Amino acid sequence: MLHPDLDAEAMIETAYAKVNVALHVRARRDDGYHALESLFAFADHGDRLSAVATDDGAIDLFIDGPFGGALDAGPGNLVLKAARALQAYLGDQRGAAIRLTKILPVASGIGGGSADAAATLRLLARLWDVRIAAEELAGLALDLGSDVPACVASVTQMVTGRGEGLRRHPVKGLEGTAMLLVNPGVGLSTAQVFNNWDRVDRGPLDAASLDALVAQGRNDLQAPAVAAAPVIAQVLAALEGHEGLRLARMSGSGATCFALFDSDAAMADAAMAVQGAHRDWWMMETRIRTA
Ligand SMILES: C[C@@](CO)(OP(=O)(O)O)[C@H](O)COP(=O)(O)OP(=O)(O)OC[C@H]1O[C@@H](n2ccc(N)nc2=O)[C@H](O)[C@@H]1O
Ligand SMILES: Nc1ncnc2c1ncn2[C@@H]1O[C@H](COP(=O)(O)OP(=O)(O)O)[C@@H](O)[C@H]1O
Repeated sequence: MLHPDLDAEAMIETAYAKVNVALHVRARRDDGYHALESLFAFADHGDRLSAVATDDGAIDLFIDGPFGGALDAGPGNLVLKAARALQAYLGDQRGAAIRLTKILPVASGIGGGSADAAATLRLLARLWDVRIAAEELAGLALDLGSDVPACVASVTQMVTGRGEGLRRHPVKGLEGTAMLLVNPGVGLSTAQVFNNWDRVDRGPLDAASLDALVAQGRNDLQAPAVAAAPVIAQVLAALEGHEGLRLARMSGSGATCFALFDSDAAMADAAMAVQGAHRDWWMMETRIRTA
């Protein structure tokens, strides 16, 4: 049952989908995490979060939306974890009733959970009217997941380390670009895909231009993800060859792939063709977010 007040005067945030335009895995670290170099960009669309403040100190979460059924609202949900982390940091008992409308597929390489966690931090900071220093917020975010710090600002960034090294990095010709997201409906475990990386360092990422990202950029997790879910190769093949296609690549640890196009019309044509041939694949027509 939805909180009765939730739609009336709720504050709203979008949890923007993330794509790794390129993702170079450079080393396995002693702590088990991997040292990355990745250009993160964000879609203009994502999950929707809304919240109203309550005065009983409780955090209540209601989930709906097309992928809502794939998630439960228990303590493992990243929205609840983010809300409780912020409550603990503030050391007081402000409460909230939060509604998550899950639009993005779960465990799919586009950071749905990470984006939800970051959007929850932004939303509750606004709702509770608190200011948090950038470094403090980054620390809270990293405790929630490696991708969460980048999702806090949700702008194009060079991300290094496990996900804690962030540098705003606009790329000429990238922001505003038409982008199609395609997911074939298989969920992949991020930890397992990293574990199956062959530990070969294929070199640094040159993110100086879109041309370099297209020509020399890679996703080093693509091969281990395809090995676990061969349908990803079919997604990439289905995206190739369309007029106006600039780049087709897998995002994160998969299985979602993204395709960048020269124009909205080229994207729409490709989307129609791919959806026509694969009616059960999830797709989203969007564009790269400009901050
Ligand atoms: C691969 C990436 C690329 O952006 O994205 P997704 O596929 O999740 O979208 C991220 O590095 C995922 O970040 P995130 O999903 O937040 O991962 P976490 O919860 O921190 O970690 C999940 C598991 O992934 C592995 N992991 C994660 C990040 C990293 N730099 N090295 C790792 O080895 C670890 O095994 C860890 O236990
Ligand atoms: N609000 C949430 N949305 C999505 N996944 C969540 C959420 N809370 C917890 N999770 C869990 O986090 C894991 C990774 O989710 P997600 O961030 O969507 O993955 P990815 O970054 O690979 O797309 C999933 O196994 C999922 O069960």
